[in-house]
Amino acid sequence: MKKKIAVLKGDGIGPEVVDCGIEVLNKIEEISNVEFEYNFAKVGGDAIDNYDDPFPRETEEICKSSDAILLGAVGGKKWDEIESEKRPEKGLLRLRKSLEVYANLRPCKIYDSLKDNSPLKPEYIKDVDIVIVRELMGGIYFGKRDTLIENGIKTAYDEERYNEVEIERIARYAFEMSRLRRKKVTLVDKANVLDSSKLWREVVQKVAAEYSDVELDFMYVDNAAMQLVRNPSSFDCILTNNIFGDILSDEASQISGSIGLLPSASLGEKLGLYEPIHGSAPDIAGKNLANPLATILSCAMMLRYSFKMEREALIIERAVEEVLEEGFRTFDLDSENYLGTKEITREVIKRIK
Ligand SMILES: NC(=O)C1=CN([C@@H]2O[C@H](COP(=O)(O)OP(=O)(O)OC[C@H]3O[C@@H](n4cnc5c(N)ncnc54)[C@H](O)[C@@H]3O)[C@@H](O)[C@H]2O)C=CC1
Ligand SMILES: CC(C)CC(=O)C(=O)O
Ligand SMILES: [Mg+2]
Repeated sequence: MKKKIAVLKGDGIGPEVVDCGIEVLNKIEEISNVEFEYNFAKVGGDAIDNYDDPFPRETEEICKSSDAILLGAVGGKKWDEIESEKRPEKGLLRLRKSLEVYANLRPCKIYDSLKDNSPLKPEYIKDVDIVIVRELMGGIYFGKRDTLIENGIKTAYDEERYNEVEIERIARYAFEMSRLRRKKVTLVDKANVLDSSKLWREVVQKVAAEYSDVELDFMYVDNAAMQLVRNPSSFDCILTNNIFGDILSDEASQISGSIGLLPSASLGEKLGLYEPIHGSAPDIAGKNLANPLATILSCAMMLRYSFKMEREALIIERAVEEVLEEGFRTFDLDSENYLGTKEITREVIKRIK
């Protein structure tokens, strides 16, 4: 079986962590009946430097002729002054839109071996196993925006807009996902003030009627931000919009111990895009300090969702768990006693059999 993977390393720590992901996939080739063909393409600042465009047509074509896409991260100070529409991050948004990946799954669990480091109350982190189901193709990141002068005052706005179709398809995704888990969906919104959130509640309630076996509850996002650190075990599937999912997933990463541990899969009806939830971390780029486990776990999600290789996905996830159980740490988890990006990847690979 041959699988084509488009590889978009991006900026900052993107290339370092993606290289680790590829090494792990190479190891999977050795223990499995699969062959990966990597097709490299540029995105973000890297693409701006080469094509004057953060998401060039060539990259789009390479992605669309592949079976799955692996991405690092984009952005960095070098490109911060570029006008809004041409920034690296807009390249990533265009990529997601072009691939029509509307469902961004961001699982967050707490590893037994990292519980001792947690600042959270021990009784509340016994069984943290959450998946954030974030809408990825709509909302404020894609809404109408403008910067203008109003009565001599500079003004800017970004519009949060959703329609029923967009909400219904992500809601279905969350309910289906919850059936594979603990059958609980929490819709996180701000329906006490936002009309867009009110529409989310209306549509999600309609969809819920078809899933009577799944418990549905509602929570305002400010409360959800608090409950995530107060009592994270109370969540199963968090269903939410683009911006709330973005913010809450970074917050949730601290339950696990580091943003360097959280993977993601972005799915739709066609191709899957796999990337760690973190950004390009310019502060640690090029120093062999980045935690590659989020990217490695994203590769496991690729095997699970795009290639239906559940056994191999579990092997990678188990290898990561073992590395942590055996006390190996990256700089973000223990700044005194740590392995580098490449070295911890070697430890993971040793345990893939
Ligand atoms: N998906 C993407 O490509 C994203 C891109 N960005 C972009 O990345 C750049 C930096 O943004 P920040 O807000 O600083 O977010 P960030 O996620 O890059 O970094 C936040 C903090 O977490 C640390 N961190 C992130 N990933 C890590 C890893 N794998 N191992 C260890 N530590 C890690 C960083 O060192 C930093 O202290 C910006 O240009 C931003 O726009 C931000 C978020 C997502
Ligand atoms: C361009 C941003 C929306 C990327 C980001 O922060 C994310 O998807 O987590
Ligand atoms: Mg984010």
